[in-house]
Amino acid sequence: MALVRNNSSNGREPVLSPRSLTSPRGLTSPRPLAARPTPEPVRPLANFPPSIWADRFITFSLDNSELEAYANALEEPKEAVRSLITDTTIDATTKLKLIYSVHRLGLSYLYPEEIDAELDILFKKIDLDYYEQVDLYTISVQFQVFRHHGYRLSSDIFKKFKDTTTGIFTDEVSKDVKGMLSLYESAHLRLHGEDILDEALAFTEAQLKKIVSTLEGDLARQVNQVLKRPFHTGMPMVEARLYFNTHEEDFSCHEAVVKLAKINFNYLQLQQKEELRMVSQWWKDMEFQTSVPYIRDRVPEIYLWILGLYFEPYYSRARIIATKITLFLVVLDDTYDAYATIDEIRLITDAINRWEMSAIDQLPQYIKPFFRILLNEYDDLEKEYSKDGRAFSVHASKQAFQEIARGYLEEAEWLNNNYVATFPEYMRNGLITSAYNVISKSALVGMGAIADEEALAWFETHPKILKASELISRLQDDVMTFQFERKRGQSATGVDAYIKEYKVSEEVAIKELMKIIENAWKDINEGCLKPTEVSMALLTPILNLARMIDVVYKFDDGFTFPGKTLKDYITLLFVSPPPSLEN
Ligand SMILES: CC(C)=CCC/C(C)=C/CC/C(C)=C/COP(=O)(O)OP(=O)(O)O
Ligand SMILES: [Mg+2]
Ligand SMILES: [Mg+2]
Ligand SMILES: [Mg+2]
Repeated sequence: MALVRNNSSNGREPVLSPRSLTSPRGLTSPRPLAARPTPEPVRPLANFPPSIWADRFITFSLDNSELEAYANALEEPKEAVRSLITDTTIDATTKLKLIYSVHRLGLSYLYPEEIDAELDILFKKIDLDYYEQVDLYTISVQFQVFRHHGYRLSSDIFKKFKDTTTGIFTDEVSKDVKGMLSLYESAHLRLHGEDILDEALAFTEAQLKKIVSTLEGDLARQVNQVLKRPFHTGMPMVEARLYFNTHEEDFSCHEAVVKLAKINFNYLQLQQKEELRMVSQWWKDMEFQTSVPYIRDRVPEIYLWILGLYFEPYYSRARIIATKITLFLVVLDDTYDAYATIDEIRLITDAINRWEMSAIDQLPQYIKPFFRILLNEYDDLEKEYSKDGRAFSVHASKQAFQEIARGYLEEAEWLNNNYVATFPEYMRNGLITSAYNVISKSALVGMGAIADEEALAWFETHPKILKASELISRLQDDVMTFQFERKRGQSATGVDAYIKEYKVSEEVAIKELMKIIENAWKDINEGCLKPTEVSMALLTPILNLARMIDVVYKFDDGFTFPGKTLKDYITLLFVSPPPSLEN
């Protein structure tokens, strides 16, 4: 069944030879070439599709005066919106709708204190009787605002929309499209034990799917959009742009909000295009395309992934660092999965563990440039961050990088022994190979004072929310990539391990893994409620990492085959013009 590797040619390139064919992994080709003294080993080449972007983003040229002009233009509407947020004459319902729109438009980062202060007051004043009188849409918006910002508003406020005798949502609810849409968004913020939100999610999803084809205009666009991906599991930067395009009626009454959103999009796009240019140029200068041509060449996609973690302008340096380290992970993952022999993998892992330049001598030629660049980059970071006493964050990232290399080796050893791990054994290593420990720690390096030693100590406790994000990454990737990986004779995935452990069909295994993922989302939602273990600024990248998995892997393996979702997102953010300031 699933665990038996495909030993026959799958009709593709002859070079595509599952490693388990030549057990033990790494043995030379079964057909020795007499003319060659050292025959080239059979390599598990995947023939990944090339980049769809080539050098497109390298040619961008930033006009600093333009960036500065946007920064200056932001000031006036920014202050106008601040006045609105803090205006004591605005009633609670209007205020909460305003804060909701500000958040959905990606503008909350400009007013963290003001928003918190306002919500603190409003949350204390909550009168549950009020919720008895208002409509589903209003209640759902308020529920989201409070939950987005960490306030534990009870989901009992939705009880009144259920029929007391049947226990299901009323007919009235199923006729209220806007209310259902907002309830559907709300349900994604569910916690453990919130059965009413589990039911709401199933109910609204079914109802919205049923009626979507009958809708028109913005409402049709909104429902299509939410069914594809609700705000809570989306990439914040993209969700902000989509909300701006389809929910104008929510915020057009506040001229300053419209103006601020437009300028902010223009400002951020310039900055992000410059960052993308920098990492693209670096990638080219490092000549990865020549030294490791077998990997997935995905610079814009990885930059997008990291932009998904944080888009605030002050995290520019942090994004560059985290993007480079994640690109190193792509090289490492594809080298282990789609090029190196088991003997080479052992040598590479050992060199990464030793972390000294002299270890380069033991490496195969093709990976030497990578090893040199890896050590040099970390060296530079260490120097840069030693100055302000922050080298500890670089060390943590490095240690996590070494740990993932050992995790990848473990997978390779399992494959070499034709061994499928038990499910707990798989998950222990799987949380490491999820890459989210390395990425989240690397994300801290450039974040500045907020990512202090105390924050790092918290990360080192392997908190529940980080585990949940890693689990979502590991299992959602497995569910969407196992078939392709299995065909290529790669190491067994969580799907294989689950099948072996529980002796179930592939279909059941996938369903069960999806349930485990759903539960992990509830852990994440719990972890973002006040009082949080560490500041929300540190939790947000962890939450956003989970969101990015949904973005990349909800429908298919969007990373290996980036021509759909990721292409659309990259086009929207870095190719299409941002909203015009003219009208
Ligand atoms: C595991 C995962 C989703 C990580 C996300 C973080 C990230 C961008 C890691 C870099 C390597 C990578 C793109 C792995 C996903 O592909 P793959 O399916 O080849 O990963 P695998 O070999 O671990 O299954
Ligand atoms: Mg892989
Ligand atoms: Mg791998
Ligand atoms: Mg995979």
